[in-house]
Amino acid sequence: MVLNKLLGLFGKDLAMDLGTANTLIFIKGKGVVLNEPSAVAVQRQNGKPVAVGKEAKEYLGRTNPSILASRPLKDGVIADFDLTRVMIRQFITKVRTSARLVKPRMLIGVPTGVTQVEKRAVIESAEQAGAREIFLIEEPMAAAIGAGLPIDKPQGSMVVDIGGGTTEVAVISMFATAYSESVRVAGDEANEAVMRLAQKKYQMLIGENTAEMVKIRIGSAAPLDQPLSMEVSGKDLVQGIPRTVTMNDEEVREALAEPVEVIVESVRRAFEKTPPELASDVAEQGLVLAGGGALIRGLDRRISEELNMRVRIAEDPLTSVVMGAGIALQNIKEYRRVFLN
Ligand SMILES: Nc1ncnc2c1ncn2[C@@H]1O[C@H](COP(=O)(O)OP(=O)(O)OP(=O)(O)O)[C@@H](O)[C@H]1O
Repeated sequence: MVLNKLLGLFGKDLAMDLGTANTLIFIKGKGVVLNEPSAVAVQRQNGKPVAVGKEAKEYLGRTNPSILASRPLKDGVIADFDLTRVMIRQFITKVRTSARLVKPRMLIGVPTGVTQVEKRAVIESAEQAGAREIFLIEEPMAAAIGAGLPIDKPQGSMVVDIGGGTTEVAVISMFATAYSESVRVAGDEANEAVMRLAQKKYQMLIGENTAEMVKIRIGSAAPLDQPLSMEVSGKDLVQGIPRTVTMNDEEVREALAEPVEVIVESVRRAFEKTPPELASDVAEQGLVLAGGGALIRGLDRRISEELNMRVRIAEDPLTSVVMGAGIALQNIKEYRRVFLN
């Protein structure tokens, strides 16, 4: 007890966006101190960490058999418990040196609708990685706070958080979620769509990182004013030798049509299911896109045109969740009520 109290004195508060694609850490009084891919590499034999974050992502699909490189989260939740724990611990170690963290209190963003088992897995991973007390917050709630939406007001605000594993739509009013849905289609599915395009049209295998690069550089959800193209390298499916082809924005847009449609439909459903007063608030105020997927070219325009609605992209969509969680942690008295536990 005494020890805990003592540690508490030195401990700092930390907010974490433990995402399928990226993990971000915010430290009270310091801001965002870590922003890296959710990836880890360990030695197969003894589980010892070899790399984490950016470095580990580069290992994906490139390591020798003695090293296991992985993205331990899938669809917004923990797919590999052991590797997630190692990854969180490595990240905390990274920021600890700069922030003198001792057994921090942690607020972690999780997708809406995660199961009890999934929540337990997040909490246990954080505990074993050294956290003293762990709170959870729904990602869209955190994203809405981070994007500066007036969630404390008796007025409907809509946020659409498009991450790597999940797209989360929520309507929030007076600190409470009036409607929310999480669909397991987001940036990762878009990458897979590009991989399928390479396979079907060009009989070429490309890696996940290459597919992501294609999506980011020339992907879109609506026709562009200027055509875009790029050279894409992979391996010939039949001959097994390296090849390079040129892809253009039109074929990539077609490939992305399916995941984009799922995202647009999830927003449409949210309007259908939101009570009329709140829905008209959203119509008046416009909705906000957050998460890395908000940056898919033309997605804001596409949603705006299909739903006849004003759409704004959050100022820094990739950090909305962690910034919102950080704000909630810094003003814990006011925001304690939005925590899940
Ligand atoms: N400029 C861009 N254009 C299109 N997609 C992008 C861009 N930048 C990042 N992304 C995509 O955004 C996704 C990552 O977003 P984000 O970091 O918000 O997700 P996450 O929080 O890790 O995932 P989740 O919320 O599902 O757990 C990736 O799929 C990435 O490819």
